[in-house]
Amino acid sequence: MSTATEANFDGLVGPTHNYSGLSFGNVASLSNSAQASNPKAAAKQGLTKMKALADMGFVQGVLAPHERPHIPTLRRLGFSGGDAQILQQAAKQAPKLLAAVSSASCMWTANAATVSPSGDTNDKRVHFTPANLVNKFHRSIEHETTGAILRATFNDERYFAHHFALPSVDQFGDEGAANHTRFCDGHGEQGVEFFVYGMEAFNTNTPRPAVFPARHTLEASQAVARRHGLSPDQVVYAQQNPAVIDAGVFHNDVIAVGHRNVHFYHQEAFLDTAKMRDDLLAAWGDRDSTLHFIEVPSAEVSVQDSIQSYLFNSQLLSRGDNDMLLIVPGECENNPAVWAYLNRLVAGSSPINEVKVFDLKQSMSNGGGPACLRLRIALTEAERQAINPATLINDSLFERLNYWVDTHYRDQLYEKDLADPMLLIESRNALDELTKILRLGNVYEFQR
Ligand SMILES: NCCC[C@H](NC(=O)CCC(=O)O)C(=O)O
Repeated sequence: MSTATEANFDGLVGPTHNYSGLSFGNVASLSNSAQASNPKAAAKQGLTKMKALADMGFVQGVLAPHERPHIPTLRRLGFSGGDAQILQQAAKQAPKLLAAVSSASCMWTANAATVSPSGDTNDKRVHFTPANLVNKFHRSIEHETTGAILRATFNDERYFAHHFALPSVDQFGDEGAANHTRFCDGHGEQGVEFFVYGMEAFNTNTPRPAVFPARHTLEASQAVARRHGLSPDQVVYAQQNPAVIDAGVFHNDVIAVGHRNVHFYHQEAFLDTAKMRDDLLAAWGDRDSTLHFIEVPSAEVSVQDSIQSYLFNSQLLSRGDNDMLLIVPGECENNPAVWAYLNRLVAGSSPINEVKVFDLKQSMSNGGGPACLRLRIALTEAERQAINPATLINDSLFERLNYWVDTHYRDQLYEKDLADPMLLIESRNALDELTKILRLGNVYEFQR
């Protein structure tokens, strides 16, 4: 029980990483549209973060990218002929569609799924529900392959239960773990699962954002909690403040992060902050440790600075009881208000004692920070032993993957390059080799 850990599974950035401005409501995605991207640098920035966590002793895994451009989706939408012909027709008739089926967005594995650890579920297995990501077309095509990769990574039915995504309609809009946090004493013990939603779908008399979409509904979270077999008194729901969604907080993990007994969030993150705290404290009850609320006041860090710096899209990691480390993106260091706040935070009496900065600029330019890039999975020792070991980062896998990136990736990509049939061939060759490195089997359509 006490040897349970929290593993982080990061998405490996795929060879088609580019800036297409696909995410209405995500400020970085819209403002960097049409810039050149660097897929090679993007993949290496991600690998460097993974390696650093593995070196610090954390369990660090990797989730493979998806096949892009996704030819099966283009065929479904009426394009026909050989692959090169399909790419050419799509580029001419529907360039935004081609960009959408070429996005490397599966790198943000915080959106891959919602995971409930065995300490919380009634059958004592770890449950996974891939997120349907229905609000954005380019992301709505991820969940099938995500499910296949999760099954190939956590491939022992005695320990792991895999569900299909929720129905792909707005009413069940599900963005996965970006809107889900688990509070607990020890990772193997019963925890409190905290689901944050943007709106209620079926009760239209409730508050909702006016400018940008609420991607995630209460009804989706309730369905996930039911399927995972969670105890209702250990589940808390909270609504995001619609005003911050309208300011660009498209996922709650842009304005709050939780880990073990710490909830670190912005004053304006929730519609009803007092209720959020009361509900969490009620579910927390009488545990060994205290549940800490670290509320960042608007007077110290504005919502705008939070969005620009991604202060809350950080990774909170435990080094021991009441001793945590915060992994933040370089943008935090460059924002004076945020950097001053972080310096006060680590000098103060909260469990957060150190800040480490990582350069994740390639992903940040599409609105993805350190926390977006990882999916957390709390595991008992027996469950950890049951994971596909070829997906866990160590010195040799790190070197192998860096070499693999050097071999297959370009260092510059514009939207117009997505129509290049060579890019498709390069990507498929890369992914085919990757499934062998990570021992995933044939998870892609082009392999079947
Ligand atoms: N958790 C972070 C997710 C970021 C992601 N961005 C994107 O898909 C941008 C892709 C582009 O614009 O090329 C999104 O908005 O879902």
